[in-house]
Amino acid sequence: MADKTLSAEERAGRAFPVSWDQFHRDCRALTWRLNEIGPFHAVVAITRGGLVPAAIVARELGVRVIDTICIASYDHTKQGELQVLKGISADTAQLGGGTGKGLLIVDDLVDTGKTGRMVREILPDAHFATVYAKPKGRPLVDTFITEVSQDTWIFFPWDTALSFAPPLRDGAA
Ligand SMILES: O=P(O)(O)OC[C@H]1O[C@H](OP(=O)(O)OP(=O)(O)O)[C@H](O)[C@@H]1O
Ligand code: HPA
Ligand SMILES: [Mg+2]
Repeated sequence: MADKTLSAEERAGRAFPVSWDQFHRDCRALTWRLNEIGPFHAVVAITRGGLVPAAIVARELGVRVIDTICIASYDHTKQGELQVLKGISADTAQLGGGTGKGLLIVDDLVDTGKTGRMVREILPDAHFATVYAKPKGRPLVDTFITEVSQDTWIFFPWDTALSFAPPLRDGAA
């Protein structure tokens, strides 16, 4: 019987730690793809995870209008009800003609796709890009760089710190 007290991360047992260098490289790779699709009037970051890739992508694409959609759902590794804390501004909405056409939505990843689905409902004609995608969320994304399995937890550099790792073999320290 499944132990419901275990977090998604503990159940998964698979960790995919991403360094700042790796994340920067992956964001640049994402931009190479997006550059073929744009130009975009504005970048919309899904906070908070989308803020870092949005800054890198906007810098590479030369886009200076950056807005946010503030959505919260995960309390560490447990997903709760989605809450839109803030929508895009009236100026950005106007740039996207009300449906998001010509806007680029950026997030760090799609997992179950719940967040992406909600954003797509708000801006159906926007282009949705993420750096990483898990299989359940993948159909919601227009452009992404790396697919990771559903049972993997991605650890982003802003959520982690360097620490001692004990040797694999007992007593080898
Ligand atoms: O596809 P889903 O299952 O909806 O999960 C993906 C979303 O979850 C994380 O955000 P979170 O809600 O944890 O907030 P944060 O970006 O502020 O960390 C991540 O940054 C995505 O936005
Ligand atoms: O794998 C993940 N890593 C970090 N945050 C997340 N939010 C949903 N899935 C993930
Ligand atoms: Mg997020």
